[in-house]
Amino acid sequence: MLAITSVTKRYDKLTALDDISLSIAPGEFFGLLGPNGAGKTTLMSLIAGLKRPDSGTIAVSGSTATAGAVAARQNLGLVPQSLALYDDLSAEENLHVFGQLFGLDRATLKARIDEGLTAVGLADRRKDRVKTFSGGMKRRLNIIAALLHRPKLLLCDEPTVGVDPQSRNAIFEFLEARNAEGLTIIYSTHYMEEATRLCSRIAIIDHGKILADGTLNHLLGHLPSQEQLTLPATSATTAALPALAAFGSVTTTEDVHQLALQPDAKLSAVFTVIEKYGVPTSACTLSRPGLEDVFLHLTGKAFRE
Ligand SMILES: Nc1ncnc2c1ncn2[C@@H]1O[C@H](COP(=O)(O)OP(=O)(O)OP(=O)(O)O)[C@@H](O)[C@H]1O
Repeated sequence: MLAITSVTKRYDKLTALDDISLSIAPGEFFGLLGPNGAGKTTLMSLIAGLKRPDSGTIAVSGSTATAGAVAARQNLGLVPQSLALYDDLSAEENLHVFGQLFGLDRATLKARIDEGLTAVGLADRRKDRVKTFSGGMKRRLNIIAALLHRPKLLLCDEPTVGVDPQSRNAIFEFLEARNAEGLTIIYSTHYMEEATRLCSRIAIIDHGKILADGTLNHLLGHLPSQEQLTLPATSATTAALPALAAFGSVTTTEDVHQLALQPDAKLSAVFTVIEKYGVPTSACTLSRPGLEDVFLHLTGKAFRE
């Protein structure tokens, strides 16, 4: 469906994408997870053919996605990070404009507009001007606009930024349903919980490089331990670190120590050490690791949203 091979993109001296290679199969719900400035929007723009790589190639369904490659663009829909809607037109009128750009005939377009507005819960607002919509409603409209020509691949660039929880859920359910019908989705986000919920495969991107790529379980497999204890970085917990290191490996960031427990570590023994150093147990949290921990493990720094 999509093959990205050794792609590099620079803005003057800044390397926004550094030798990226990825391959995405039909039907995947692929997450591109990275902090602000990681290079997600740049990669989406290259896939959509809105920008050209400095080197490397991108092929969508076998067609090279350089600017103007019509075959590649017909196969994909883009939900850009900055909303692309006409505020003074109604929801329906906006969809007419986008549908006509793709050359859809009137009857097909009308049927798809009706279907789309119903699917995202906007049928009763179809005649209202978009300027009266919330950020989340605009985003839902943008998503159906990107699907009017029935692409096989949908690119969603951080579609829940600035979106209320109700719209966020509507967006998740809508995208999950389309993916279940066979639509391939590439979804960029800096929200770990979104990638965890939605994506069948996730690539972690930072400073223009893919650090890891796989299913959630595969990514968690990068971690040395399944359970972890987080302690605030105080003088008491810092003093306890040498003793705690017997139970696993410790990573320290500015404000916390994280102890990745060895599989055979006995919690009662760990807490005995903690109490001995006068650390209140209520200050400690025991958790199963998530993508946050994978990011910390791969980069040595916390993932700041
Ligand atoms: N047109 C541009 N000119 C110069 N630098 C740019 C341009 N667009 C992006 N950058 C820089 O390239 C890097 C990657 O930006 P990009 O927007 O692709 O990241 P992102 O992961 O989408 O981040 P965000 O979540 O903040 O949108 C950043 O350092 C950004 O400042």
